Amino acid sequence: MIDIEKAQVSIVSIPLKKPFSTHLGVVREREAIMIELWDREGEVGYGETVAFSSPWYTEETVKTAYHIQKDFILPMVLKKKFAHPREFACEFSSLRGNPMAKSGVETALWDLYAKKQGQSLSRILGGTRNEVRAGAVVATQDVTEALKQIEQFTEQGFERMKLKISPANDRQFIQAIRKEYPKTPLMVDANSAYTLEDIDQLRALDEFELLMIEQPLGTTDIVEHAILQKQINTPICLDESITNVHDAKSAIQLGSCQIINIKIGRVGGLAIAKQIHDLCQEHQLQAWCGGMIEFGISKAYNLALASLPGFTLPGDLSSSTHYWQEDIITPAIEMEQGKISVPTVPGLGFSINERRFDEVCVHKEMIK
Ligand SMILES: O=C(O)CCC(=O)c1ccccc1C(=O)O
Ligand SMILES: [Mg+2]
Repeated sequence: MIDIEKAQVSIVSIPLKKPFSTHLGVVREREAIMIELWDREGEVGYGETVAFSSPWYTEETVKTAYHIQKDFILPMVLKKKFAHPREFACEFSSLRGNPMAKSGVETALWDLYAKKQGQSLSRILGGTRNEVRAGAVVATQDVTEALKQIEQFTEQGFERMKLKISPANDRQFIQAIRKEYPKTPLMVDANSAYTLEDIDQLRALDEFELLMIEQPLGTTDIVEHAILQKQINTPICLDESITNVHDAKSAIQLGSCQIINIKIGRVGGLAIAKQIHDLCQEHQLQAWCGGMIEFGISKAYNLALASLPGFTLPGDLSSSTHYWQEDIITPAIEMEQGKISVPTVPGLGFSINERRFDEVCVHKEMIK
């Protein structure tokens, strides 16, 4: 039984080496909520809440997630005993929405559970890979900068490049990259920048033989993506639109996508992420693990998840030093020749580097 005695909720903040720019705005500094859960035997589990400082990607923010965790989720977690972290999703089904707030706490239960079982989180989840393939994201509004970044990422060994696009720059960007890198596995992410009225412009991208186009249409849409997929050859991958198992079932039934980007935070935790993975496998959809410009704790959960057999494509997975000089975890996550190894020690396989954590922590609170 997992019996939580106390929880520490902290906010950390680190500036990015380079601004991360999409048609929705620019991220210059990453702020996130770290969760540490201690059980009555003194074991600790780590979680990370991937909500951003402002609601540009999804509705949640650091402040809303903090409120939901402190005032609703943690008081319940402190009262309840869990035989398995799967019970979390059921327990909180009456707390609507707020998937990132839930995931930050739920994942910490998985770390604790895996440590108590003496097994790696990857093994607990049913992972079959001892290394996962990494992909880099180019998020800039400048073509020269995009080319420079792809050159760097290619040197570093990334297996797949993802380019953030919008109707204002898609052709110009993709053409420039394809000219220099005709064979590089390339995909694009539109973060809902298009509508069905742009169907001709989207069909025109077929010639570039992209691996996929991620989330071209509305953030909650399932129906129009099905209409679009019938009219373009490039496989559609859904990100924002898939917030739970039901969304994934609907998208599969309607043919809204051929690929799903699974993010633990976006779907409300590791148990649901695994269920969506299982569904993809059952229906022969490809899946990959999405990124959130996250800190090492969340990256580590991504490694464990991406070790499952249904993650057939490289994810938005990168080393600890990809977005900033020094992360908050120990050991650091390293990418070699496009691959990152999956830990085999009990639990998540990483813990907090207290010295670095103290440097970047801007707020800390113990909840008992
Ligand atoms: O973590 C990364 O490497 C970047 C992943 C990425 O593209 C992204 C980062 C923040 C918010 C949304 C998205 C996205 O996939 O749409
Ligand atoms: Mg995306």
